[in-house]
Amino acid sequence: MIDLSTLNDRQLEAVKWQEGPLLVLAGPGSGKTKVLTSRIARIIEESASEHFRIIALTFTNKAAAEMRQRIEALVPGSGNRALLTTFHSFAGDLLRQHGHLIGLKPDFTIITQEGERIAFLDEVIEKSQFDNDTMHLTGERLLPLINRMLENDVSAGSVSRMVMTLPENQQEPIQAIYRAYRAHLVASNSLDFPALIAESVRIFREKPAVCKQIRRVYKFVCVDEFQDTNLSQYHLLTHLVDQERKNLFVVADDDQIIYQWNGASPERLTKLRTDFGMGLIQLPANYRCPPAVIEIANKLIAHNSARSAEKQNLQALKPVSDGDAVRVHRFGTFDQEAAWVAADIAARDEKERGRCVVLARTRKALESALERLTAQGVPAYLAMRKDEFVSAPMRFLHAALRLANNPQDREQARRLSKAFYALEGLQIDPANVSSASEAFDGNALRAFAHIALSRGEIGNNTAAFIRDSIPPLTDKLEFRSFMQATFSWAELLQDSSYGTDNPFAEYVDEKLTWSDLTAEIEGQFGSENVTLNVLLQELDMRSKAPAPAKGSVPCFTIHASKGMEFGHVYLMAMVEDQLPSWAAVKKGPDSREMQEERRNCFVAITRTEDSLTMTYSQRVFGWNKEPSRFLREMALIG
Ligand SMILES: Nc1ncnc2c1ncn2[C@@H]1O[C@H](COP(=O)(O)OP(=O)(O)OP(=O)(O)O)[C@@H](O)[C@H]1O
Repeated sequence: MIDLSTLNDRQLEAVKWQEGPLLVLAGPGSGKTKVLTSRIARIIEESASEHFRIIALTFTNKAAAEMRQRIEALVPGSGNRALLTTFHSFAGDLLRQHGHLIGLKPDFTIITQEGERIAFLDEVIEKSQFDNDTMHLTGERLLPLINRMLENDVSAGSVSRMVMTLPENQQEPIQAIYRAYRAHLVASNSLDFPALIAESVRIFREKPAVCKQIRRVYKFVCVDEFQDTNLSQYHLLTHLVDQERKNLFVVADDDQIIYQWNGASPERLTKLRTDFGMGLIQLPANYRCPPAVIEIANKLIAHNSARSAEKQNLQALKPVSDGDAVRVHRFGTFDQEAAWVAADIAARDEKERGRCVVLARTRKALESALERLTAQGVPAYLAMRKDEFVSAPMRFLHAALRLANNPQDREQARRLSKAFYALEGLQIDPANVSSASEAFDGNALRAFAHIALSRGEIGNNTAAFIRDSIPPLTDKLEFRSFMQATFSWAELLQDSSYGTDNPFAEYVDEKLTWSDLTAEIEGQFGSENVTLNVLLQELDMRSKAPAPAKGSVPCFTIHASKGMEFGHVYLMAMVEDQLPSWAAVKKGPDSREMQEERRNCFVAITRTEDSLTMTYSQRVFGWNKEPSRFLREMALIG
């Protein structure tokens, strides 16, 4: 039996919720994720003889992996009863199975890089039939609008409100570009992140049998961090839920919406409640933060008008601790501020240093903090997404697998040749690979292997690797043994000495990241279900950034810190034009943008477990700045 004795009464009520729609509306640190995972574990345990499944959707792979771990710890071996996944991963899976209904093949590729998406859109614009000489429409200019249309579930056939606000002569061309962009993606068997969701919704909408089948499998639907959903994700969700049973369990906090720019909106929660007639449980008790932090968090967020009317204040459960739980420091310049923060962190003992985080609204502020921390000898890192591997062995491996999966992909043939040159010093022209592939049933990887071997200029180890490892990959898609063979080959090559252009730079970290990511993907799908398609598409959805060194101090934007907790929070650059942002200040004190900035501040300060330090300066990046209005709203300055 799972132990529910540590839950408070409200949490218990939510965990015991059986059928019908429920919204758990609660603030940070109130145990929302704990409630969600405990409820899923309880249902699985109590229905051991049944076969229905539960689906829980969230936004990041990290959050999905954490849910999986928590449920596995509560009900070991229950993996096949619950699908704990992200919206994007779920959409990927759906499209692999049913994409053929709209013309997609299961081995579609995912375009992850902004530059590639812009180039793709430029191609669409160029092929369009209208006169662009006067409008000067470019991929770069249009991509944000195309994103918004995809996020707002604008169907290709309808005319969007978003286009109606544009100059009249641009409305039809842009609508046509949107239609062509979606069609061109599908025709070239590729998708980008927003299109993954948009095309899934399209399948649900146009193919009710698919919708029915999915609803039959998943009797219970759950969502974590619902407040982040955009309209397309919301429509995906509504299609998943059986409209009679309405078994939808949602946890959310409208005070933590910080993705408005990505299509999230305070109104969506209101719509959810009316669309589904949700029951409501609030969890005001906060287990994470010191009472002094809860006091200022309540003061701050009370200035926002776009909140659920009945939202209860946070209540601190932690006892008042010794020492200052909240500190505010003012400096002359931002350089001095960064130096002080670095020195304050450096002065802590090693254990406490490992519990610190530096937060700021912008990367620029974090870069200064990182520089200072490094100068003080404190190991620190900036969190950033890495879309592709950069070391030559990993680039070779990734391109070879992609090419095996999609044997006529010229871009992968180009990448493979480039990585091979960096490793072996042999130049193979990708154009030759393409033309030679005709003799190999159009398979560019076989052609590549043939050219490399026939040139006779490669080392024995490389020749053996190509001869023994590429045929099983091209002929039988044996990608697991190919991965191991590539690592062994790379290790043999690594004995040579390199100059400044070391093709192995970052290899050790990247190999580790590769293993971690493949293990995570196998954990999510079950290793027997991980085909080459699944592996490649799931890799595309994940960051390839290395795991940080143990004990090093994270320097995070507020967005990157969401859902996390830290012993000591340092929130820097608390000045106007930073937090709140310049754009929000320009929009005015009651604007949606200003309310979002206030929520950013709210999210930042409520990451705190023990102490919160906020800093600001008179001069930031060469400009005189006023202290953040939020400091005043929290009654921390006069
Ligand atoms: N009943 C409880 N007893 C003791 N600790 C609890 C209880 N419920 C939650 N906690 C603790 O409170 C902290 C926050 O819980 P959790 O991560 O589930 O919060 P959350 O509401 O999802 O937070 P956020 O909105 O900030 O992501 C965790 O450290 C968790 O262990």
